[in-house]
Amino acid sequence: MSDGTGVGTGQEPGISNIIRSFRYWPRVFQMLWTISPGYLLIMSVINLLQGFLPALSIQATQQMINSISAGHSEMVSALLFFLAIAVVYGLTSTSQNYFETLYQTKLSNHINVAVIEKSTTLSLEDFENAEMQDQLKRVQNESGFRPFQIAKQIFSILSNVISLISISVIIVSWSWWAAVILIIVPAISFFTFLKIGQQEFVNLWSRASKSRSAWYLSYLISRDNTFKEVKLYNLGAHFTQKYKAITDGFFKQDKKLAANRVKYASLYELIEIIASFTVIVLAMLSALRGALPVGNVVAILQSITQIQSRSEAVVQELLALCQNNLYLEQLFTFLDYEEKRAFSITEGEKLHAIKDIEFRDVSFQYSNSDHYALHNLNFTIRTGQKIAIVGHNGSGKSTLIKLLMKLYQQSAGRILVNGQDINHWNIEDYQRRIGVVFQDFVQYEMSVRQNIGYGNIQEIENEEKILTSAQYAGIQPLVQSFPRGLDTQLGLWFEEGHQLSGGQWQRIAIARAFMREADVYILDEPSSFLDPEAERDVFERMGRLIEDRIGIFISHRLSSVNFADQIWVMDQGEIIEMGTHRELMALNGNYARMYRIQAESYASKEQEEEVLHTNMG
Ligand SMILES: Nc1ncnc2c1ncn2[C@@H]1O[C@H](COP(=O)(O)OP(=O)(O)OP(=O)(O)O)[C@@H](O)[C@H]1O
Repeated sequence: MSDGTGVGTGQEPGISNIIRSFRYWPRVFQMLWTISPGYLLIMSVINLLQGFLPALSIQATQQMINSISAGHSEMVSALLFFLAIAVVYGLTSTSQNYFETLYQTKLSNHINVAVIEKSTTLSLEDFENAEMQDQLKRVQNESGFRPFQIAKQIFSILSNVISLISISVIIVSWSWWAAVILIIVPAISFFTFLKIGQQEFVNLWSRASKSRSAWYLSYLISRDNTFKEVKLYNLGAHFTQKYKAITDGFFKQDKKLAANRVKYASLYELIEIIASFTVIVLAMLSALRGALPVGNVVAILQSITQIQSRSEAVVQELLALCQNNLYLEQLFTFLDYEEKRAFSITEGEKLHAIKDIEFRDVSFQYSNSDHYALHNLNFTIRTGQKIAIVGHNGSGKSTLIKLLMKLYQQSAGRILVNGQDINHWNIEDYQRRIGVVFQDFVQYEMSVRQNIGYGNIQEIENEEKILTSAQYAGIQPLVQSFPRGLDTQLGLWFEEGHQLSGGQWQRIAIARAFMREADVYILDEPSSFLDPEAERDVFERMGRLIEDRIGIFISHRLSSVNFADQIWVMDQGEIIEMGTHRELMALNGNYARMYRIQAESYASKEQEEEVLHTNMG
């Protein structure tokens, strides 16, 4: 994730990053301009205008006071001048609010869409990477609104600098060194606060991982699928305590920085008071000597206050600008991130059908793991074959499927599709020709139509196809019993939601897979949700429906898969046995042993039930 800046690499960013981060400005301005050139121009004009208003207002006050002794007509024109400035000020601030609110919404929507778009193009490998998760969290939480803040700060700095220059003219016309004193103190404080600001950024930056943990803890406490266990095991207090420990840690860091900030701020405040007080005393002495009219004295006093507050504002805005720049760096590093894919998914020859898939000496190691999840796999699957994969937990069944779907790139060996290297084909085409029901399939808190139609988004309005897919998955009667048919909302998160059982959700996911005109259908371990009979029904139904395609079934229940043309037994990333149920039983190896254990457990269960039945009878 690195571009050599330190952001996104696990190193902390330094002052040099702040300077380097200004290189993103052309991109920021380009982004700001494309969002709405009109609004941007209007906001520039308003801010420029506002920059001149304080000096004009001081001038007007000076004229008003001096006109008291000058006569009636001077007084009227001074009053009119003062009124005009007040009106312009009122108009510019209300229109500034209006345009800024609209522009901010447009800009943050634009950035959110860009981040979502980027996230959806990441490879599974990248997405599962903890560093990438942190990066995404930082971008989502911290970066999206920064470009607007930068624009606002630049405008504000411009406007304040114009005010400072124009007000300084009033002071300089009386005494140039008084103006120098007033401006130099805040300028010096800038560098101290820059250092503190950078420290604050580093704190926030290094928090991503912990704040992700905090988010996860609050997720565990607040989601319906996790809440049951939290209640049952009485984990609420434990999670709350962990959450509190993280946030208390953040608070301690914040407190330390805030104390540091206050220490320096008080020191600079004191120096500033002394400087401005000296200038005020000198102005009063001039007035006493009769060198300054009263109106001018009032103008100078007002100018001192204005210079103080404006120069402080400029310093604060500059500091915030530097900090925001660092977040920009994260945003653009994320948006520019190039996947670690060793292959392109959009190039390659168009694939019209998958006829066979061959693995030649394929091995695979997860990037965050020190051992191989798959070792030297060799097999060919052809159209019409039904393959069942069985094996203990962690033996590599799901990893094999992910590789077969080209969600990961194998570490060694070759995968061939229709006799050609898989990378020869357009991977999007290839993936489109696979229908899969993952072990942890998604339960979309949306309508039945969306839940099934998402298997083939182009056909989402094709009710006939959706109902046929539902029929294939064995849930058409259920769907038709819903009051609003396909438009019934599923789940509990939204209004009028209809909650399904685990097995019903699974059949919905199977229907989703059937929405595709696929050549390969994969069903990854439905046993968690389906009873043995239902699982066998699902497998056999699917087996019949996809007669002339490839079917891959993963299960822990050996009784469900004995219909398959071939059963593969996996162990520690290898396929250790291959054959039909009969062949494997005759082999009397691992499969036969596992099968007997499971059959015995079913038989003893049956006996127990019989005894229970007789006793109760
Ligand atoms: N994203 C991942 N990152 C690192 N290691 C992983 C990842 N996913 C799986 N593994 C590891 O790879 C090995 C194979 O896991 P896999 O999920 O393929 O097993 P499985 O046979 O499908 O298991 P189960 O029957 O429990 O679903 C395991 O050692 C597992 O810890």
